[in-house]
Amino acid sequence: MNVRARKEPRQEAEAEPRPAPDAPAESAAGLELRGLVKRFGGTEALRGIDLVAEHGNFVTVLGPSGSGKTTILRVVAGFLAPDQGEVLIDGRDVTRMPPAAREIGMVFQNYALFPHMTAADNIAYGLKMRRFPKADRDRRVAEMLELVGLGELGGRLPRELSGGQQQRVAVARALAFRPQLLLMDEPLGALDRELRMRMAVELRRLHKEAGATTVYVTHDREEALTLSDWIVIMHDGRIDAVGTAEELYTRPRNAFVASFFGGHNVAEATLDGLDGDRARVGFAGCDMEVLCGQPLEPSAGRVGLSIPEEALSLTPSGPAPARLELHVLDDLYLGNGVRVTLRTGEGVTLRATLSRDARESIRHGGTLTAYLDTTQVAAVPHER
Ligand SMILES: Nc1ncnc2c1ncn2[C@@H]1O[C@H](COP(=O)(O)OP(=O)(O)OP(=O)(O)O)[C@@H](O)[C@H]1O
Repeated sequence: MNVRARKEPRQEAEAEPRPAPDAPAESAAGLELRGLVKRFGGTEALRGIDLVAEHGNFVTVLGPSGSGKTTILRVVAGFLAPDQGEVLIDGRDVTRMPPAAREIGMVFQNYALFPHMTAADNIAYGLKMRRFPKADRDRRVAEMLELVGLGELGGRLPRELSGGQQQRVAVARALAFRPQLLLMDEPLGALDRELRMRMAVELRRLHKEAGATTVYVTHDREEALTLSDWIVIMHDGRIDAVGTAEELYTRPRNAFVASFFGGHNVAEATLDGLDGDRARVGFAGCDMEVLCGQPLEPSAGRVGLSIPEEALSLTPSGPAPARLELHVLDDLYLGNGVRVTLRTGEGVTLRATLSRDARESIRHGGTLTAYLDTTQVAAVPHER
């Protein structure tokens, strides 16, 4: 599959153009992967990865365990040689270069700080290796400590810092020599949820200030939503989809993206006709018109419907709500809403989160009239 992340990043990033004194020629992408294949014995970890990320973009690679996310980063970093394909950084073919020559900043979950060195010495390490004069080094370290909000703590050892502070030192260390490309592999994985979200917001700010093309691996959807200009969805060694968070959520191109990324229901429906990028479908005794997640085969007969949980409600919403009679299989009161499992007359199961006043109308084992906001539904290829 040929995937290009070439469109403009989201508005927020556009509003604050990044200073990029040593930005490459306009034409060179920050990172380009061409036909990457990597096998481990009989396992094909990467099955042909094509990706173009513009200079300065923040690209998140999201996918289930074993889908090939870390392998991509290790190939880009130079720790693994691909069996086929090329890696280009700012237009430079680095496929056969050793890791150190690629000038990449890295923050990996297990890429720990040097325990016997202070935060400042950890940050200075890469600068020393690159023979920066001491005065420059000191200035750069002070700038980096400031940037990550640890101005006063440069003299502490890693064990005297909290997990979040250590992670910030790791990011400062990776950014200190001003790499054009920054790779991060689950850098927040070891932190608790609240700190992870705070750090994600901070990483986004740091990225804007530093301006390096960034590839960020995670399996956490919320992290991806907070951080990314672009999200790449990996599935079984392939790129399944590339898009902004909003595109992938509102218009998933297939059932995997709908359920893995969106957390949506995916139900089978009949395809009655196509009109441009819209499909007429029959579902649960209703005819409705919905958006297509990708061009569909007119002769397909059946399609999958991506139905976000919030598209179902007890009162009609949207310009063309569909009225569904559903059986209540179970319900779970969550405080601010009720999570229900419902079933259509044809036996299709749907999950929905209804407002808390829905409690009145829910009778376990009974039926319920719900309305589907069809503008939130997308048709995807049917998968058996
Ligand atoms: N050194 C290796 N030797 C053999 N198989 C490997 C090796 N490294 C990775 N694999 C296999 O390649 C596939 C992709 O692994 P990879 O680590 O890239 O997945 P991932 O998406 O990063 O998963 P996770 O989220 O669990 O870290 C998996 O099937 C894995 O078992």
